[in-house]
Amino acid sequence: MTALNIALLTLDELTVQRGETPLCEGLALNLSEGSICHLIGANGTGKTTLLMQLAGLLPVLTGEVYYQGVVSLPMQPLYVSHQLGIHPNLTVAQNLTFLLNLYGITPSTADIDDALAWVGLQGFETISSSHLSAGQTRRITLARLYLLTPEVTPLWLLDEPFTALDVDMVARMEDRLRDFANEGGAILMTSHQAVEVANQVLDLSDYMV
Ligand SMILES: Nc1ncnc2c1ncn2[C@@H]1O[C@H](COP(=O)(O)OP(=O)(O)OP(=O)(O)O)[C@@H](O)[C@H]1O
Repeated sequence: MTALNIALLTLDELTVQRGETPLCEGLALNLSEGSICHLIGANGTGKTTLLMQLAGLLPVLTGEVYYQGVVSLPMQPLYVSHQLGIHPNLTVAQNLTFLLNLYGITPSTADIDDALAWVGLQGFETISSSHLSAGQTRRITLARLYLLTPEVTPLWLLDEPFTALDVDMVARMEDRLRDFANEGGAILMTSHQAVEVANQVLDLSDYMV
């Protein structure tokens, strides 16, 4: 077996559930190192709910989640919510530093500069985050992807990461996702637009109650 065949995340008979209401049942998924899985389904099917369950923000009441072969919840994946979690009173650099601190990383000034340059926010370091556009704000949350490696966060759960991004930034993001997967990471992501780099699809419509 090559390193690229190790199952990083396995879902077995999982129920996607918010509160008392099951949304999808019998969910099965294997994500190996190198997987980029596009999570699809109509509005309200339960995509965000599933990601929140895997991130430990909502409970898994039925079914199993295996992380690297071991029953494991909560895991500590990288979870990029579509609710941005950016503090308006902090500067751009302070927000990015905070988001990286959550994963045990203390970035240097050069790291912050490089990550912000990657998302086109060079020169914005000391600007208040409340002064940014929707797309610029989203770029702060995505800048951390530049500095996170599979050694730190092997699994990325990304909820609509391309929302509010222009075409150039989507292309840059797709390059980064491909590089992360090639380095041995795995990604489960939602997007209402096509994901060129995906090599797997999970359609929640197939499991709706
Ligand atoms: N905060 C909430 N409290 C209670 N129920 C919620 C909440 N947010 C969503 N729901 C319900 O959970 C169901 C699944 O919502 P979820 O956000 O997971 O769907 P989704 O597939 O991500 O949708 P979309 O494509 O619109 O983002 C919806 O039918 C919705 O009514």
